[in-house]
Amino acid sequence: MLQVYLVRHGETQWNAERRIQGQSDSPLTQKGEDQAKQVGDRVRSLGITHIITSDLGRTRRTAEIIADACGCEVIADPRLRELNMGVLEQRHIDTLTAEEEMWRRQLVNGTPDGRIPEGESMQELSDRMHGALQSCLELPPGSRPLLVSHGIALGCLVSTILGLPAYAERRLRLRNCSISRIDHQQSAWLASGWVVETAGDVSHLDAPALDELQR
Ligand SMILES: O=C(O)[C@@H](CO)OP(=O)(O)O
Repeated sequence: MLQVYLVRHGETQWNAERRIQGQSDSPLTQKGEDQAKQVGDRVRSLGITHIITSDLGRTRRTAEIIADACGCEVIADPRLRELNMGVLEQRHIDTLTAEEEMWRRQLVNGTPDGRIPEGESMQELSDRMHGALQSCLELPPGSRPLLVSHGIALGCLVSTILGLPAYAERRLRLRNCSISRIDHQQSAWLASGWVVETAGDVSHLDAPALDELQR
């Protein structure tokens, strides 16, 4: 059985300011750096063999801090990036116009091929996230990878493994530096293939960032 750990990056400046990041970037806050260290403390004894991260700055920084604790190299995979949110990136979520909010809602409501102008559809996000996950099956036997990615991207991955539509990610709270685990297995009892062991665990964080008002 292959166990894959999934970690959302630490809190960033724009997360705290409620600004849309997507494939734009902002640095980790001090709290975000502390959260990443707490992930490192939690996973250092789990035998992680590979840390594979989205190539955006906030995930790379989180991955480096975790890698220090685990003694692994960091491998970048752009397929683990956040959903491309096109022209709405860098905007404050509370200041969208009615038309902009409608673009955002097309994603939230699962409109087929819904996307923000110049952005990506949930299907495109799902396809590349599953591509990155399938690559883990090609690692040497006994590997235990940890993937560092983003809120919508990881929510989409977990939702679709469960057989839900990609936009069901909106019903899954994956806080900064939460840990999820998925396993690839052959089983007569559970479905064969990917199964979800746990999602959104924050028990290792002394002060989880961003409450339900923010995410
Ligand atoms: O892009 C963003 O603003 C958020 C959305 O959840 O993603 P993340 O902070 O996980 O990169």
